[in-house]
Amino acid sequence: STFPRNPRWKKEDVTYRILNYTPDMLQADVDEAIAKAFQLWSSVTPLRFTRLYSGDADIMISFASGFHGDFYSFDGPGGTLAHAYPPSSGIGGDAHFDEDENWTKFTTYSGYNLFLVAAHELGHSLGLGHSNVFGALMYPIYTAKDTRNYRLHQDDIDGIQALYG
Ligand SMILES: O=C1CC=C(NS(=O)(=O)c2ccc(-c3ccccc3)cc2)CC1=O
Ligand SMILES: [Ca+2]
Ligand SMILES: [Zn+2]
Repeated sequence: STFPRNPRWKKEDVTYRILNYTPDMLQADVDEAIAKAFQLWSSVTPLRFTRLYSGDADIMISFASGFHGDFYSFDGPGGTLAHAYPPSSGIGGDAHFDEDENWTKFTTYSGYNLFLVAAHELGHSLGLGHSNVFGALMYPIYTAKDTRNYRLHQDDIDGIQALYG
């Protein structure tokens, strides 16, 4: 579905930085999950994502548990898995992942697939809200899916192209 032009990045070159890592996964697997999540969105928009290794990036990605310095403390295992802020300066665009979850690169029922959750949260970081279409990435309910050749749902493409098309 199309969205009104919510807050969006006013540029095509958006930077990101991975501030820390979860002990649940190999760092290379975290890097790959995040990079693939960005690729989903860049493949259907003019957006280009550049990874920074220091300094202030538009989208700062971190793992944290409980209170972690913003108004939305995490809640231990289960419940909230992650949250992300819509585009703006400062905390805008940032994505936080609850370290009390079990993060994995696999599609298992004993943990959460980091690529899938990151792809959803980065949708928010780019300005998307939730979709009411079951099966869309931006649908508010997480369902474990085979992510090997994951493709965006048309509703996700329509939503992001309404913002950046
Ligand atoms: O907008 C919100 C507010 C509530 C949230 N709850 S959550 O952390 O349990 C969560 C729920 C579903 C997802 C998700 C949905 C579809 C695909 C992948 C992940 C991610 C996080 C997270 C979120 O993104
Ligand atoms: Ca949690
Ligand atoms: Zn969401």
